[in-house]
Amino acid sequence: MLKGVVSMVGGGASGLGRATVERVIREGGRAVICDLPTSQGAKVASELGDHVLFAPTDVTSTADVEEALALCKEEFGRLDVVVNCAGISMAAKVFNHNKKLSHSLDDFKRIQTVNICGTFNVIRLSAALLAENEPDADGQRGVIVNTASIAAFDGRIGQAAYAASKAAIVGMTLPIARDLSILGIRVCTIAPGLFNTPLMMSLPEKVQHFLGKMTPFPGRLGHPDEFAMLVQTIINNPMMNGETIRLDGALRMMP
Ligand SMILES: CC(=O)CC(=O)SCCNC(=O)CCNC(=O)[C@H](O)C(C)(C)COP(=O)(O)OP(=O)(O)OC[C@H]1O[C@@H](n2cnc3c(N)ncnc32)[C@H](O)[C@@H]1OP(=O)(O)O
Ligand SMILES: NC(=O)C1=CN([C@@H]2O[C@H](COP(=O)(O)OP(=O)(O)OC[C@H]3O[C@@H](n4cnc5c(N)ncnc54)[C@H](O)[C@@H]3O)[C@@H](O)[C@H]2O)C=CC1
Repeated sequence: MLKGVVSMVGGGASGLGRATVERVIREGGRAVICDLPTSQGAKVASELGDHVLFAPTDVTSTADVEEALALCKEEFGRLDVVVNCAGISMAAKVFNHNKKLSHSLDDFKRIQTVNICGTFNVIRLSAALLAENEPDADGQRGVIVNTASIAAFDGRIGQAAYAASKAAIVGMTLPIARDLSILGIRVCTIAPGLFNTPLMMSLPEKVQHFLGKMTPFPGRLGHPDEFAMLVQTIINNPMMNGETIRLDGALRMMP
């Protein structure tokens, strides 16, 4: 159960973030969706009812994230859980010999900015609001869950930018957990394998087909709610802290 839990979900308008919002609501909690103004956030919030609010947010913007936190405090009174799902992907070779084309530096920077800086920005600003909570019997004040990818460990050809961004999220998990431990705020990261979301559907069909068959068991793409189930477990289990957990059906991606 997540009864009474107030959450803020970056990227909550789509895919894994949306599934997380839906689960939080089903389990008795409330959620603020922080997603781009151009996203489906407003529609999703109105579909899910009074316990969900949409804060149009670019997670890389300090002002936007501060506004989202202010909305959360004003409407729901506090914040207990932050889930960072906002992220973007791209694929390009470092140097494509056929096309005589080097990887765009702007694209590389764009991926790092959204995936790394966006995640860090939400963590650094939301920690202040989590820290305002009265500690529970264990001394806990809040939980932060980030989203990396198995590409952090076995990035494929064309994934230098994306894999680097996700490895950074894995890398910051332990030091941030240590940093915030004095406040009783736990930090974990989920490294998903292949999940059936709009992001995955944006890959070329050939790649999707190939990837779908690669997962040893179960031999299918993950359902977004299976990601949300792990978010719930992390929230509920006080010993889970400072760790990155693969959620991938034993998949190790090939080159
Ligand atoms: C979202 C998550 O978090 C989960 C994930 O990570 S899911 C993983 C998603 N990404 C991928 O699987 C791989 C992404 N990479 C690619 O799509 C491609 O490599 C690319 C678009 C970056 C480059 O492809 P391209 O532009 O066709 O490169 P090009 O140099 O013309 O390719 C020539 C040859 O290289 C080889 N090649 C290219 N990409 C390959 C790959 N990923 N694996 C194996 N061989 C590859 C092929 O032999 C290709 O020949 P074909 O014409 O027969 O396909
Ligand atoms: N679907 C998959 O198989 C996997 C996904 N992931 C990661 O999971 C996370 C969620 O991915 P999906 O749900 O699949 O993607 P998605 O594309 O369905 O959802 C991502 C959401 O993030 C939002 N977003 C993007 N940039 C933003 C920004 N600057 N500010 C605020 N919101 C922003 C988008 O508008 C979108 O609603 C991403 O970080 C992705 O890298 C990791 C491994 C596998």
